[in-house]
Amino acid sequence: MAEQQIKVAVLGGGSFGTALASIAADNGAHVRQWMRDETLVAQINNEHRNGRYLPHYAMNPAVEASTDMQAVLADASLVLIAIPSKAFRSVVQAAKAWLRPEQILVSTTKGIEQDGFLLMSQVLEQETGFSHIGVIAGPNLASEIADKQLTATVIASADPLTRTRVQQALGCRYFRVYASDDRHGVELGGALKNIYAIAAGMAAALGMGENTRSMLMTRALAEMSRFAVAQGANPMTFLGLAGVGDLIVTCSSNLSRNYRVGYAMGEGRTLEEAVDALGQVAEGVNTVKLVCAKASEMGVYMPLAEGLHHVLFDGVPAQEMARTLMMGEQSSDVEFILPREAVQQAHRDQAHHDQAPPSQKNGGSNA
Ligand SMILES: NC(=O)C1=CN([C@@H]2O[C@H](COP(=O)(O)OP(=O)(O)OC[C@H]3O[C@@H](n4cnc5c(N)ncnc54)[C@H](OP(=O)(O)O)[C@@H]3O)[C@@H](O)[C@H]2O)C=CC1
Ligand SMILES: O=C(CO)COP(=O)(O)O
Repeated sequence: MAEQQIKVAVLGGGSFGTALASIAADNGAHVRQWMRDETLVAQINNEHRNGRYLPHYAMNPAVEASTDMQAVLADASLVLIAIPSKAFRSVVQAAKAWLRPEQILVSTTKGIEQDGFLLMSQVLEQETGFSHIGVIAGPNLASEIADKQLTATVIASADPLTRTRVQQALGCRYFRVYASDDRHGVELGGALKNIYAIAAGMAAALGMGENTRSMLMTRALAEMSRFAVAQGANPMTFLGLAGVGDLIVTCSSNLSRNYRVGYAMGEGRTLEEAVDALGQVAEGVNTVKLVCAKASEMGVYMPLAEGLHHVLFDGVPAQEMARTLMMGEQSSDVEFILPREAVQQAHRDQAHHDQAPPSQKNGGSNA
């Protein structure tokens, strides 16, 4: 017996929503995509192209675009929401009247909501109270997916049905979907890496080398996992695609919008000029503000995020910030092995020993 065709609704007409809609259609799903721009809807339906966000991408012609949210959601069993974090809740609120508890709701958005420091799946939970909720995150540059470059992502949900359905709907010869049940960790990974992508773009524009980029990415991973663990996530998630995977791609590629904002600033543009020139969302700009505030409230040490915050919002030159960071207190490499406090304590003990009069020094191991 032929398998029933899965019905997928995508909310959002940007680059990622468009790439995901087309993947699902390539994979045999019946796909409707909602966006608010009528001209774009007409272009997608007539030319099978999203001229604003992915102009060179030949979309699967089976994707039906519409500005009618009710029609898009009516009989969908899987709803993918690809709306920037600033507008996410309002779009979910608009959709609510047509959402049903048996539907699977998946956020693809890598951002944080200011009020309450909520991730998008938490917004979905709050707004709907439904149980089939998940997130997609991973190294997924939309324009590379559009080129059908081999790509992998993670579907994270505590709900096995959500994980399985998304793997069935999106997994295909160029898009591989791995599963995780650490929804919070995966979602935090996607949001946090945007901060470091801005810093990496800046470093590249300032002519910093591969050693520097490697240091930045590795220390970023330490910082991200430290923060995520304090938030209840599993640190092992950061070894996966939504952690180190997404960090590598966005800290290395000019296709990342966050990286491009950092690069433009490294070339001397202001934050405002860099964001205006982009014309799309760079979630990291807002995320760094929210994360620094949260880290300070929770007492989590995040020198890179704080350094970037000073550069973006306090006018501190990036090179001066890099110098300050390099001269900060020496620390532990992998703090899940050697705790940072142990390194600090050893420094304090040594300083104490060095200052003691010669008669009190044992002359042995500390010499
Ligand atoms: N692009 C990528 O490579 C990837 C992106 N993501 C994440 O996906 C999320 C969405 O990004 P992406 O598709 O790239 O974003 P884009 O900036 O490409 O597009 C944003 C889309 O959201 C719509 N939108 C914005 N505000 C509203 C609103 N108030 N009401 C209705 N629609 C609105 C825009 O509509 P309009 O054109 O009318 O303004 C547009 O369709 C981001 O959080 C990003 O982090 C994740 C992985 C990869
Ligand atoms: O998250 C992304 C790739 O995984 C996209 O990054 P940008 O939002 O920086 O373009």
